[in-house]
Amino acid sequence: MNDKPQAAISCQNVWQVFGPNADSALSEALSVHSEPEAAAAALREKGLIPAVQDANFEVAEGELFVIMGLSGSGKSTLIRCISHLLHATHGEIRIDGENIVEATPDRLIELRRKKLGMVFQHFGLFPHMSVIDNVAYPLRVQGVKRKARLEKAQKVIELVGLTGRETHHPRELSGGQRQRVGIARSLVTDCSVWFLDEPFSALDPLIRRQLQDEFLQIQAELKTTIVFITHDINEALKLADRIAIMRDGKVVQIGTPSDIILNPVDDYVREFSKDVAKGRHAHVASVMEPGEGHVYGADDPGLRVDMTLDAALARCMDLYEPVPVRAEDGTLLGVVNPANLAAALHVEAG
Ligand SMILES: Nc1ncnc2c1ncn2[C@@H]1O[C@H](COP(=O)(O)OP(=O)(O)OP(=O)(O)O)[C@@H](O)[C@H]1O
Repeated sequence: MNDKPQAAISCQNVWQVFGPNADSALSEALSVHSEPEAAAAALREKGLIPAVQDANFEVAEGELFVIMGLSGSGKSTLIRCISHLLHATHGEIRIDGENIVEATPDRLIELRRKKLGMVFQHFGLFPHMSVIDNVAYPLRVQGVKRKARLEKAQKVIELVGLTGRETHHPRELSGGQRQRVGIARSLVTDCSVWFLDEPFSALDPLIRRQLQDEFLQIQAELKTTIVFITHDINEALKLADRIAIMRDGKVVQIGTPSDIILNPVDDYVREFSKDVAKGRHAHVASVMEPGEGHVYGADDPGLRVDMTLDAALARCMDLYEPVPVRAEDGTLLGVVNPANLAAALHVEAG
């Protein structure tokens, strides 16, 4: 029996091709070329755009999965396929086990209303409606009675920090506040999967950081499965459980923030993190090896797996022996060799 928990989202061999007769052109390319790369090249030669090329990945329940890549790499197209705003040219997309590529139009409407939440960079807030009516709108579409929908809207308004602005209209709000209204509106239906396409990119850096922090708090409370697009590596590293990096329609690497910055698969991925303070984002888990390490007495540097590399390096700067990493209850989890720690951070050891 397979006891692996079912993924919240699963994409298998997903392609999205733009251009005339995309379906038949893709079928033909796939029948001739076994390598997706070669099939994509054949499509490009014919003037078609393989905006998503053979995407394969799963997102676990409650995971915050970030998609990153340069402009035009296919991020929005991929998220639009998963949320079925676009019907993928090829492949299987499952949400909680249900193949949405085969869903009927009625079922898709139901999924969008009840299960899938979406936030895009420019929210289409209704200018003539107050904040609370904007937030409650998706419940009105679902036919929820006015009293119940206003009660629910009030709760999410509190969650996103807009209490006191319920009767304001969008034109009376700042960009950050409008963004919060959009977030509240997408949360009001208790969606189980939440799609966000560059929700904070139009905001100034200070407000953006504040909204990122609040967003992480909301996620900790609601534990919704999230697919989040950004082209900002620092935003990705701050928010993600895992990051998928896209280039020219292809998912080139999927990994934890530590994986992406410490073990980039190629120069394209390396380029994203070249100016990132690696020690602030990568954790001890990424340089830990099995072993028992030296037993330190009262001087035990006390490394923990979730400590950043900067913090770990500060603790064992002068040590030459492998340092044990322990769980909270003292159980030995592995060791970190200070030389490897220094190498991960590109600093001279000793
Ligand atoms: N409806 C469409 N018709 C034709 N080509 C499209 C369409 N939508 C997207 N494309 C093309 O698909 C490719 C991927 O675009 P997409 O918008 O998914 O990229 P992106 O990574 O989200 O970019 P950005 O960060 O600029 O939003 C681009 O070459 C784009 O021109």
